[in-house]
Amino acid sequence: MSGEGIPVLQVTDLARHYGEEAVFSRVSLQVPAGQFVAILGESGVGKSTLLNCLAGLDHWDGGQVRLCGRLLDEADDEERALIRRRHVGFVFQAFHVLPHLDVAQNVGLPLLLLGTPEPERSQRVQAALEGVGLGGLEARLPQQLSGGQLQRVAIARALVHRPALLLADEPTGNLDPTTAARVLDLLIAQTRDHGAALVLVTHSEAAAARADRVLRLTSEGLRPTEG
Ligand SMILES: Nc1ncnc2c1ncn2[C@@H]1O[C@H](COP(=O)(O)OP(=O)(O)OP(=O)(O)O)[C@@H](O)[C@H]1O
Repeated sequence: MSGEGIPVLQVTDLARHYGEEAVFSRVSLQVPAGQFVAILGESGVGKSTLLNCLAGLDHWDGGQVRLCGRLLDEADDEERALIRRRHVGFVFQAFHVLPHLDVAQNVGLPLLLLGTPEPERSQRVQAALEGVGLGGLEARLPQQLSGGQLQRVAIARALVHRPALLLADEPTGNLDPTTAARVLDLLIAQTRDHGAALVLVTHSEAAAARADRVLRLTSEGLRPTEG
């Protein structure tokens, strides 16, 4: 992934408090198209909260978030949802695959929400599933899949609508080490193939070492790591 191109994400002086207490403040970040940024940080420092803010899923009380040129601060909830649907994919630690939908329906959800017509929708779902090595499992229900397969469904779903930005919150945290390494490889390769920027929150130094840029979140903001 390169660092070239227009920023897909511009965060300026972001701050988030619970009551009087700051979770984080002075968080600034600029991510160009296609760049892979890893964010490390102590447990409880606010990494998940930050990622949710970047997606417009959580709110903040200072600073700005600009996604693909659109200032989220000026958008109401409905506009934020539209911007998110179009430009962002999200992979969570706990998979968040919908249990009553089969694999193809789960992966097709972002396209359904964007109004992508058939047969394009099915074709793109098929391509996304083949990209993550799950061709042939379209009709399976989530309960019939392993943890690694569930996360591959989530990766396919996060990229099927070709978002400019993929946000991943400890995506291999619920997997055994071997499966985690495979899923991380796949996540990075698929993100690169789609030309998306990737912001990965992780506790894994090994995962972070794969990134173009590694930052550490502290209560003082985001800083480049040493070395
Ligand atoms: N509703 C709430 N009220 C008060 N504090 C909260 C609330 N929700 C979260 N917090 C606090 O916000 C902080 C940030 O939580 P967050 O889950 O973003 O951290 P994290 O860095 O992702 O942690 P981990 O690495 O353990 O997943 C934590 O200290 C948490 O206790």
